[in-house]
Amino acid sequence: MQKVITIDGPSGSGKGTVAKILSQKLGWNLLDSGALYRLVAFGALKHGIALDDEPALSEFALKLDVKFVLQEGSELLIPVFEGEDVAKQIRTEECGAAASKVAALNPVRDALLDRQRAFATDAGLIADGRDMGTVVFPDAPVKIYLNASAEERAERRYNQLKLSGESVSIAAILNEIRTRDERDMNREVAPLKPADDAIEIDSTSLTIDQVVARISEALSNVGLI
Ligand SMILES: Nc1ncnc2c1ncn2[C@@H]1O[C@H](COP(=O)(O)OP(=O)(O)O)[C@@H](O)[C@H]1O
Ligand SMILES: Nc1ccn([C@H]2C[C@H](O)[C@@H](COP(=O)(O)OP(=O)(O)O)O2)c(=O)n1
Repeated sequence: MQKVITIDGPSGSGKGTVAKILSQKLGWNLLDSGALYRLVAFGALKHGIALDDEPALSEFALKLDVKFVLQEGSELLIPVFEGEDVAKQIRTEECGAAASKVAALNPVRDALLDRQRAFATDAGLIADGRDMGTVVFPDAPVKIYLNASAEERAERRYNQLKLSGESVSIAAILNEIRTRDERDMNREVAPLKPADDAIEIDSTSLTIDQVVARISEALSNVGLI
């Protein structure tokens, strides 16, 4: 059986957080596919490539110069893009919105496909994104679709951005989340939706530990742990 768990869902549902915990707990690889789309957007803004220039963006995505390196003293993977640690810069709401735009372009998605699949090794993989279970790893034995109300997700994101020193209003974040949901769910290629065989978890009133416990139970049910 392929040792792959996919976790898809909208912004702020908790995918990244639980994916990180599970990867540390199980010792499996972690794929933060959203970071790849954020890096394409970040690089496009840096190099003056228009966010709708399909040929230039897909060529850029194919050659994306990024390494994920383990931060000293912690178990965090840091994206080193064109030689620079950009972990913080790609996390802004501006970069998330730009990522959602470039992610709607099929040639960009195609260009990132092999790079994402290469994360699946014998070591096992937790893959976090929007189309992990539907497109990138359709044979994964455990697929999770993690959701939460837009209001709860906005509040989580607000607290997260406040901690990292970004000054934003909760109303602006809710608006941004709704716009991004709409774009990610209604695009023609690889729209955000649960895979037919996904287990849906609504985390609105669950703690992080409760979500991790539910996913662990699903892994144990199929004999993966
Ligand atoms: N079940 C939960 N309850 C409360 N806060 C949560 C929960 N899951 C995640 N969070 C918090 O919400 C924020 C967004 O989570 P994150 O994992 O980045 O979401 P995503 O990767 O789906 O965008 C983080 O600050 C995280 O600590
Ligand atoms: N597998 C993926 C991952 C992300 N994307 C796009 C759509 C998202 O709005 C952006 C940013 O994704 P990311 O997971 O980093 O965003 P959040 O942390 O959930 O806010 O990238 C995608 O289309 N497919």
